[in-house]
Amino acid sequence: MAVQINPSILSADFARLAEEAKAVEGADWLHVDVMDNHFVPNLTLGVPVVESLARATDIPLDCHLMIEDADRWAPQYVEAGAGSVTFHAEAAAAPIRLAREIRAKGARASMALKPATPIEPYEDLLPELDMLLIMTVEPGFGGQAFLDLMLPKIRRTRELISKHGLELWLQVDGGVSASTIERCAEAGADVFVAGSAVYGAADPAQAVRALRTQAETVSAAAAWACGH
Ligand SMILES: O=C(CO)[C@H](O)[C@H](O)COP(=O)(O)O
Ligand SMILES: [Fe+2]
Repeated sequence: MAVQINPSILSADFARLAEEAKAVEGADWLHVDVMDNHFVPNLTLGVPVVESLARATDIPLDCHLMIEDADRWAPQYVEAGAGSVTFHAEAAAAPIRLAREIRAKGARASMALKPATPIEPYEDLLPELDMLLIMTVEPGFGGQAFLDLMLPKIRRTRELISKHGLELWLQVDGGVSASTIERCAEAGADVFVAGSAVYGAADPAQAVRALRTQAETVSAAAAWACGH
């Protein structure tokens, strides 16, 4: 289980996005939070900005769509250049059809769950996905406190992934920092989004390296404990 660190540009300077992407060299993906002021009470950016950002950086884009009518919009983010597109389970009318469409267009398909949405109803859908995102804050804003009560859901999701022998990545997003990343890794997450913990640091690239070291140490210890 390789650890991946995805800085969220929600905490970056939106007038200098190309430079902000350069500031996190070494990151696995750039996490792009798309908000429509309907699914969440905040408004960020859309397809044209993703198109420009995809041209401006070599880091692949991990687009987290916090928007209504995901079925209509998500494929357009693949066309805009996103390498991974995450729609919310709560916002998709036909999640299986949508995941297949995202994959068919050439991106990784991912589905997100808000804190109060359980994983269990989606167990049979997991093989259709490349990544599952468990929100560890209520979506909408950066800089919120990590919800510890999401740790059992992360654990249960990791068990389901193992039970079905899937390659699915398990992402956590919201309040991930030096003081919470180890708990997430220990629970079974392998992809970590961090906004304020990276862009609020004096040296964002160093913050990415430090978070990676912390998560790798925990996941190596967990693998050793499991005997593989
Ligand atoms: O999806 C999000 C909010 O809805 C952001 O990706 C997330 O909040 C990152 O910011 P931080 O690490 O500061 O919590
Ligand atoms: Fe996000």
